[in-house]
Amino acid sequence: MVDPILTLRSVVAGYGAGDILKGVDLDVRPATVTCLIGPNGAGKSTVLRCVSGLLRPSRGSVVFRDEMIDRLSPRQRLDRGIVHVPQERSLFPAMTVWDNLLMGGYTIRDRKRLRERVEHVAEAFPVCVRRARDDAGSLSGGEQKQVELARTLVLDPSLVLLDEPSIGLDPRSRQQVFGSIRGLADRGVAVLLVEQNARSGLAASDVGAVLETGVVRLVDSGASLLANPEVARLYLGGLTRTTTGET
Ligand SMILES: Nc1ncnc2c1ncn2[C@@H]1O[C@H](COP(=O)(O)OP(=O)(O)OP(=O)(O)O)[C@@H](O)[C@H]1O
Repeated sequence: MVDPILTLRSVVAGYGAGDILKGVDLDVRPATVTCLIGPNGAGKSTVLRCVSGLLRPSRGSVVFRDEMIDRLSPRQRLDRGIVHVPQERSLFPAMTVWDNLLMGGYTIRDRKRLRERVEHVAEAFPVCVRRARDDAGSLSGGEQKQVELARTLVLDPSLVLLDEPSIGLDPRSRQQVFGSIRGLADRGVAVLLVEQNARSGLAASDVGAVLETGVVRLVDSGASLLANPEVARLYLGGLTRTTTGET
């Protein structure tokens, strides 16, 4: 099996009033989608924050490409290829789609290289070309999510952290978003995904991990977790259908 690009070991973290993560162990491998599921408030978003540097664990280690990154700033982690897409919409609504893509490469000083990166990325996301000159705020929620995903690629990341990318989207847009997420992995990017819509998230993932009361209780292939009666009872509305239907 390919070595993990990201390893969390015994990670403990919280926001002051007690620990939320109580010893999280997790591996994420290159060119795969790993989906973190679990009940509300389990700490799924907190795991992503510990990886991108928005939150520092009080104990444990976060290793990215054989380097301990625990003490690095979010910017230093970005420079190493870790991009975090938060749950909230993050495009600048009054700027054009194209300018939003350019903003995604804000650390690239060479204008020509930046333009080439944006053109390259836009090839894989038709909406970025079709709506290039429109204000991002005029796009549908699903289209905006596609632009957000495209924007993450401008910096050519090796790890993308996605927090609830399907939230608030209609079923068709949701399918498109999960298709694009698979596309990231096909390009060699490792994706760590947090998804409330556990059934769709696991169906689009190579690996699933169940986070409960601050620790990872179970790790298996996405397909195996979908077929696991206990997981189905707790997180998939009781059914072990292996479709991408709704929870
Ligand atoms: N900035 C913060 N300050 C204080 N507490 C916070 C903060 N962010 C999150 N929490 C608390 O930490 C716990 C875990 O939150 P987190 O968002 O990581 O959970 P989650 O599993 O992603 O939940 P959900 O599925 O509901 O999004 C929750 O009890 C939440 O209220």
